[in-house]
Amino acid sequence: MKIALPYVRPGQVVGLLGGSFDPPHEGHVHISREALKRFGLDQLWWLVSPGNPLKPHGPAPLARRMAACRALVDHPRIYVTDAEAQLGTRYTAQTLRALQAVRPGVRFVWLMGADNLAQFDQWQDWRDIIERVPMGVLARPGQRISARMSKAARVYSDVRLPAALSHTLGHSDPPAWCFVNVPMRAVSSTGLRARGDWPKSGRG
Ligand SMILES: Nc1ncnc2c1ncn2[C@@H]1O[C@H](COP(=O)(O)OP(=O)(O)OP(=O)(O)O)[C@@H](O)[C@H]1O
Ligand SMILES: O=C(O)c1ccc[n+]([C@@H]2O[C@H](COP(=O)([O-])O)[C@@H](O)[C@H]2O)c1
Repeated sequence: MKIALPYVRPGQVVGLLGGSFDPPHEGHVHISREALKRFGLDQLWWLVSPGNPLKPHGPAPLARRMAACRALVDHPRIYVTDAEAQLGTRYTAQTLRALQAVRPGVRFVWLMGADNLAQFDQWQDWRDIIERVPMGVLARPGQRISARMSKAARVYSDVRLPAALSHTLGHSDPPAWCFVNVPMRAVSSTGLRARGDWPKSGRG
């Protein structure tokens, strides 16, 4: 399959930050910069989702969210991609399988905020995800305890990498995951939508 992705060499470590980005905000930029530093990533890709399978309402049109992401990101190693729309995948497990097939040898790392770890066991094939790629989890206000107590954290407690070794995550064999306590930003897309900073007109 021929799809347009950022250029990356086999052996390089690419962090994947999947999200609705409806709209993108400073919190996304902040955790991306932290993830690059803390997890020793070569690149970080924002995977702008066609739509979170667990959310009942569709987000704004993909083209609009992609444009907003591109306008916000200004970093030489952070790329914005609509890979899931190109691959025809929506569930993360499918996306990871497809990316590994089209970019063999690239070391992908799945990234997420602590709120997503808390409900990670509801994702499709969640065990396949954690067995397939290392996972980096970043602190989010109000979510640290629920993430640490989550089913995924408990079931995979023995393969949790200490934060002091976070920079080795990308070269760790899965299953492996690491929680880092980065400085936190309370911003969310929900908050921005509620403030009217991302008008509903044009939502899909
Ligand atoms: N302020 C933040 N701190 C830590 N992680 C964050 C923050 N904002 C977003 N994330 C993480 O970034 C990823 C993409 O987030 P998403 O696009 O859903 O934004 P959001 O602000 O969580 O949106 P919403 O409020 O609509 O749920 C998720 O893994 C989420 O946990
Ligand atoms: O695969 C799943 O079952 C699944 C369930 C919920 C969320 N996700 C992914 O998690 C990422 C964050 O989603 P969101 O909407 O919270 O930004 C995004 O890439 C979604 O596709 C994936």
